This record gives sequence, C-alpha cells and structure tokens, in this order.
Amino acid sequence: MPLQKRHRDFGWLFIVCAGLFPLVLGILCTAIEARHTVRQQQIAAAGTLLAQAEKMSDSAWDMITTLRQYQHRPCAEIEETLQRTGTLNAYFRSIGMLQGDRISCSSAYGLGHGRLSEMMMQPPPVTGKAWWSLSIRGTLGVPARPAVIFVRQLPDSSGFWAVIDGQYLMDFMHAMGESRGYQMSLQFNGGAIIHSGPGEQPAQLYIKSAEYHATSARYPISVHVTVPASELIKSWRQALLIFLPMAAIFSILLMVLTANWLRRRLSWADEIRRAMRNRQFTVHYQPVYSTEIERCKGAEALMRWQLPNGEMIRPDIFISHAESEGMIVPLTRHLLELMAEDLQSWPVEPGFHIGFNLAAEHLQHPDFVQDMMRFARRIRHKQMVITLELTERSLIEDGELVARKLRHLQSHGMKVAIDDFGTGHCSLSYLLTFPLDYLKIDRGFINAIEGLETETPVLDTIITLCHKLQLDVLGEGVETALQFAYLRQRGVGLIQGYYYARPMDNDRLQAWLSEQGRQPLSAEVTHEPELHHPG
Ligand SMILES: Nc1nc2c(ncn2[C@@H]2O[C@H](COP(=O)(O)O[C@H]3[C@@H](O)[C@H](n4cnc5c(=O)[nH]c(N)nc54)O[C@@H]3COP(=O)(O)O)[C@@H](O)[C@H]2O)c(=O)[nH]1
Repeated sequence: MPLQKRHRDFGWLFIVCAGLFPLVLGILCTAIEARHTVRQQQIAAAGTLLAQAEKMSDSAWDMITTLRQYQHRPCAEIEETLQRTGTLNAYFRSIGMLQGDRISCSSAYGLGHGRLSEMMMQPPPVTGKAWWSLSIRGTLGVPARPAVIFVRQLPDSSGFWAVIDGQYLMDFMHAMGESRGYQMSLQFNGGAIIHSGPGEQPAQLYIKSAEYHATSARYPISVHVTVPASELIKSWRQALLIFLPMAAIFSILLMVLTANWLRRRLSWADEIRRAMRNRQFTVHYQPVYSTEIERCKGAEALMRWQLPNGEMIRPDIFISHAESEGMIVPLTRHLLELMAEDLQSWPVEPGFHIGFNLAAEHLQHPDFVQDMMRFARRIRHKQMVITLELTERSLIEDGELVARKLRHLQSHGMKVAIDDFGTGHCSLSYLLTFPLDYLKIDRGFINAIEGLETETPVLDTIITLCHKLQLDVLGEGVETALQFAYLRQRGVGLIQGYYYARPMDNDRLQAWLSEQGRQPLSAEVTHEPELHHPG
C-alpha cells in the first residue's frame, strides 16, 4: 500500500475514533446515570412502602392493645363492639380473641369459629414469642386475597388477633409502581409474598432487571422493588435523548479539531514528498525579453503546486517551508526533472536562456555540481543556456567553495545570475569575487520609476555599476510601458515582468513562443501607465 494511502487511512481512523469517543462515552455515562436514577427511585419507593407497612403494623398493634380491655368477657357481650371497632378502623379485615389455639370470638363470625390455623389457612409460626405477625396467602373467609395477621398471646393462654387486608398494601404498591413499571412486594416475618403485579419479566438485550431489597428496623418486614429491564432501557433512552444532541455537537467539534490537528501534524516535508510522488508540482515559465535583439531571449522556470482539490499553494510559502524542513534539494531536483521533460518540445533556437532559482543549501550540497550537470546532459541536444539564479544570501556561506563550483559550471557553458539584487546583504566585494554573469534588479527598485526623464538614484546606480563591471542587467517585475522604456533607455538588456509576459504553463508557453516569441515589444508611454497583460 502506498505511503500516502496509509497516511490517509490512519488519519480517517483517528477522525472516526474522535467522533465516536463522545458518543460511546455518552452512551456509557447515560447508562450509568439511568441506573443511578432508577436506584434512587427504588430506594425512595422501598422507603415509602416500608413506612406504610409500619404504619399499618402500628395500627394493628394498637388495635390489639385496645382489645385487651375485653379480656375474659363473653363473646356474646363484646361481639357487636368487636364488629364496630373492626369496621370503623381502616385496614382491618377482622379482629378477635383467642383461647389457646382456638378463636373464641371474631368480628366477622362472632362466637367460636374454629382454630387459628384454620382461619389463617396454615399452621401458626413457631416463634416462641408472645407477639408475632405474618403475611398469609388468605383467610378462611377470603382465601384468594393475601392478608397480614398480628397475634398477641397472654400467659394464661388467652390472646388477641387482628387481620389486615392485603388489598390495602397491594393497592398502595400498585399506585406507587404503576407509572414507572416497578414491581413491588413485601413480606411479614418471611410469610407469603404480597406483590403489586405480575412476577418475573424477561431480561432484554442482556440487561437484567434491577432489584432492591430493604427491611424495617422496627418490625420483621422486608420489601422488594424490582425495575424490569424494559423500564431501565426506557429511562436510559430518555437520558440519551437529552444527552445525544450535546454528544453529537461534541463529536463534530472533536472531529474538526482532530482533522485540523492531523493536517498540521503532517509536516510540510511529508506533504512535499507526497506531492512530488503524485505529480502535484508543475513548472510555469516566464519569458524574458532582450532589448538588444528585440525578441524573447529566454525564460525563468517557476514552480507551481496544485492540490487535488484545485487549491494552489503559493511558491513563496512552500519554498520557504521546503528550505526550513530540508526539502529544498529534493524539490529542486524534482523541478529539474519536470523541466527536462517540458523542454524537449520547446520551439527555440540554440542559445535560448533557461533560468531557475537555486537555494543556498543546494549550492553547499556535495551533489550540487552533479545535479546541475545531469540536468545539462538531459537537455544538451536543445543547446540552451542554463542560468543559475542565486540569491545574495547563497554567496555568503562557504563563499570560496561555492565560487569554485560555479566557475566549474560556467566552464560548461552555464550562466550565473544574482536574483532580487539589492534586497539581500551582499557586499559589493562579492560582485568582484564571484563569477557572476548578470544581475536581476529587484522589482522594488523598478517600482520607484516615476518618469522617463526623472532620475531614480538607486536604480540608476545599480545599472551603472553593472555596466562598469561588465555584467548583464535584467529588470524584474516590469509592469508598465514607462518602466520598460526607462530601463531600455538606460541600457538594461533584459526585461522580465507582466508588461512583457506573465508566467504560463508549458503548453501555453510553447504556443506563446511560436506566436509572439519573435515579436519586438513596443513602449508606448502615456501619462497614465497601463498594465499590460499579454495573452
Ligand atoms: N528556489 C526556488 N524558488 C522559487 C521557485 N519557483 C518560485 N520560486 C520563488 O518563489 C517566490 C514567488 O514566486 P512566484 O509567485 O512564482 O512569483 C514570480 C513571478 O510570478 C513574479 N513576477 C514576475 N513578474 C512580475 C511582475 O511584473 N509583477 C509582479 N508583481 N510579480 C511578478 O515574481 C516572481 C519571480 O521572482 P524571481 O524568482 O525573483 O525572479 C519567488 O521568490 C521565486 O523566486 C523554484 O522552483 N525554486
């Protein structure tokens, strides 16, 4: 797999993970939050149910205490009172008195109504205690409805009992649990389970129902609150509905940040390497006019970088990054490769100049001479004059060594030019020491031209200096007829700028050379100099 593809896949994986992270985190957090909320609700519901069961127990024991006043009184005498007391007090199904294990009086049936075990439809528990309570499945009179029985036995084997109807508890549990789908149950003393609704519900998607169990500190009562899996999922879904829009925004934000981070993280060196492999670099050529032979005498190669989406990256930006990230030498080699391909079909005569820019680092590179010679060999049959355009900075470091290399290349017919002259830190002595063929005057000086007869002191001095040193002069960035006329009048032999021609791609340049390359450039100076846009 090519490196570029691996990079891209890796990047997408990062972005997708960044996007998924808030979503997954959100799903987990809402699941935990939903469980926590349900737990709190279970605790609250269990507490309320226990409180209600305790309140009923209090009533039952109070009732039994009240019954003590009727101890040893015949049933016929108290039967009516029992009936009234049992009916007028909330919760009670029946109340009564015991003699041994027999029911001696009952608010429901009056005198003598069998044994206690018959009434509660099961043997009484063996607790060894004088006070006990038990939840039961039903009573003899109402066998299908649960109840809770409370019994107090006295040492003389008499006793009292009260039965609370389980329906009160069932209704209470139902009212509390119905809206939330909870199942609630309670037991007195480990007896029959009184519950609010249907029993077990199946687990869903491996989510088990949530159980909560609590006991009373005052009575032997235990309660269970069960939240079925479907209810847990429902409450999770509600939490998700609130959280998901936020998570989605976070997700998008994180993806954008990650994408930006990745873009910045991929260094310019990587990007340039990739762009070379994918042939994203092309070369544009800007014609150079000779005022002596009055036609195009050469062209300067200028690199262009176009991304697959059509976006262009400015040369001053990518060149400076290539220089700072150690990529300028490979990039210049790539430029020479592209140029060698382009130049094969150029309709030019021998002696046509082809110039290109060189960075200081390349001049100091051990393979510099070899690189230039290889390029020269590839275009030898075109008999062009190769012009190496250097900046003033390139001459400062390793001056003597660089000078030797340049002399060697000059001996093979190449020319050396100083680019952007006047903008760097070149001392005038360099002009004498270095093997230079011509100077390219920076467009900043050309812009200073105000009129044909008005002096432009710095520009005029540079031109005079070049003449004295017998260096050819090229005026860069010539945009108007006035600038062109001014330079020509002062003996500047070479002109480059939009006034003559803009940089153009290989195909357009070849057409331009055939159509306009041999035509002289006129300089019709008006008061308002116009920008000339050839082609
Ligand atoms: N080491 C390398 N440097 C390179 C290479 N290709 C370009 N460059 C350097 O990048 C800088 C910007 O170049 P570019 O945007 O291509 O601009 C060139 C011309 O388009 C521009 N120009 C030419 N005529 C005019 C004009 O009339 N007006 C105007 N405003 N601009 C004009 O000038 C740039 C050419 O400059 P120079 O090289 O000094 O002749 C620039 O510094 C390039 O050198 C590369 O392959 N290698």
